[in-house]
Amino acid sequence: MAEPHDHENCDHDHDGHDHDQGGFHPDDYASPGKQLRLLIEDSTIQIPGAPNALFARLIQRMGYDAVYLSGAVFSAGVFGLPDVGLFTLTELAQQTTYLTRTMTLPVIVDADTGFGEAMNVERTIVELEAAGAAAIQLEDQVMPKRCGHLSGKTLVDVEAMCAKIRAASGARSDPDTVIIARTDARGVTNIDDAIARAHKYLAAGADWIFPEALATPEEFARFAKEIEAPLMANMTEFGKSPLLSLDDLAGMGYSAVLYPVTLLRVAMKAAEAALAVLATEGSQESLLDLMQTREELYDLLDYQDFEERDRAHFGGSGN
Ligand SMILES: C[C@](O)(C(=O)O)[C@H](CC(=O)O)C(=O)O
Repeated sequence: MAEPHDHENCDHDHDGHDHDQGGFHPDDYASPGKQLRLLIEDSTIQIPGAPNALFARLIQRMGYDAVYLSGAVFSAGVFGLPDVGLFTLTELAQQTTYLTRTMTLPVIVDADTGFGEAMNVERTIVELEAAGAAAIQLEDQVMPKRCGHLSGKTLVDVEAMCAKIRAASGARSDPDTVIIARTDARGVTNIDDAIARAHKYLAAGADWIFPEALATPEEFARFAKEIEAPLMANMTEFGKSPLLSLDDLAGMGYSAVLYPVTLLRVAMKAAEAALAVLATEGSQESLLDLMQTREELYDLLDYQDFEERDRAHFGGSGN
């Protein structure tokens, strides 16, 4: 992870180019997928899940390299629903657009089981790529899917998942859009099956592999040793996997590390505590130091930019 971005030095235009670098050069353009592929060439990247566009802006401001659109966080945070595959492709594409319009980091989109069979997956890729996704993740569970860290999951046949992956890689309009195949096999059959499936998913055209719910550090190490492809580790809390450090996972050879629900969990606990204080104290005074200030919020939103544009070009008077 880079240092938190200095706001003054982070003045990107719509294409993610720095204004102070002499304008747009066609050769500079890297698609979202290409940006993501380049990032993991340099180092192992940390990818927090963004509950909404404002969090995505904060993730960028704090110097992270990419954002995760988590199905669990989207289900819970936007709809108040469990992560069992209840939102639609249209809703997910809309959320992807909210994230990709508000900041320039590549977004990895959790498309769960792909919204149907292989034919449906083609449409899923078209819609999510059009919404600006850098990577699209598909998993090998049957519907209704479960959180990867719960028991009671069921896998689809390897061939059915391979067909989805072939459909996904064929449906991309940008060959750099990253197709991530997640296997839930470790929690259903065993680690050998997870490794065997990963080999088949790569042969079917997956670019990265996401081994879900590995149970020990040794399993993480073994998976990385046996699979020669970029790997994404899921460091979700309170699940079946140990919480390994970035250094440990980088040392094993993982390319990306997900923290899908971390920000939602922290924000929810903070909200719960704040609601209790408000009720018992009858005032929010004692919470002020814990709050993002008005100034900080406006800074994150580039509020002043909007006012300046309004004043300069649209006849607004500002405040
Ligand atoms: C990665 C995941 O699919 C997600 O939706 O973010 C979840 C995260 C979680 O529920 O902790 C998962 O199944 O691991």
